[in-house]
Amino acid sequence: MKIQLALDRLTEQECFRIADETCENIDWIEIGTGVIKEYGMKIIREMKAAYPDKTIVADMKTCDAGKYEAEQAFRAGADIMTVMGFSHDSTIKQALEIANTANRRIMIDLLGVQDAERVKSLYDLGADLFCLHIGKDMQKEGAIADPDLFSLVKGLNDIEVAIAGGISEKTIGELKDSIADVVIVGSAITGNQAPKEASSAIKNNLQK
Ligand SMILES: O=C(CO)[C@H](O)[C@H](O)COP(=O)(O)O
Repeated sequence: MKIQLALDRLTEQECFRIADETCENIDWIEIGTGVIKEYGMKIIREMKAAYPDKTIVADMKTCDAGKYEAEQAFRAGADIMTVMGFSHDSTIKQALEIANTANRRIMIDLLGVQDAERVKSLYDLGADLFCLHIGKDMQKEGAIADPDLFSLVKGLNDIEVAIAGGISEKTIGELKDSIADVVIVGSAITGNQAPKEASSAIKNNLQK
């Protein structure tokens, strides 16, 4: 199971410091949506240059203009970019086409999608990497990513599944024997005074 470090609500300097401190414990580096809004494609380019061997996920959260935004992210060096699952089918299709041509990937963010039928239709469009996601604002109301979310992708073959939303050292145990291929961890690492130790504890708990 891979660990994706989510760099959200941070300055550019903090992003690089935390990536540097945690890189031995994490597999994929996500540049968060707000960070991209602040620094643009430049930070994707710089992160890929700094970590050429890591998978760089640009959390674009694209919901329209799929072709344009996929080209933007991949040109900047992203290996994966996110597109919202509730987007119009043509947005999904265009982003997938650009990704296939560029030999990169689209992660479909299922935030706000509660219907397994919609997930099946995304799969039929060619999506093969899904992110089950409890958003930040939902977390404030007490929700947290847990194994119940996996029912949304049940029965889909040859897909990869990521899960995100308030995952921490304490909660990661319940995911370690699950169908998740990628666990996305943000605040539990980036909000910790000691990100290296936090990422190491998460990695250890996954391997226990
Ligand atoms: O996409 C995101 C927010 O929209 C975050 O990357 C994701 O929720 C993980 O962060 P955290 O562990 O802090 O919830």
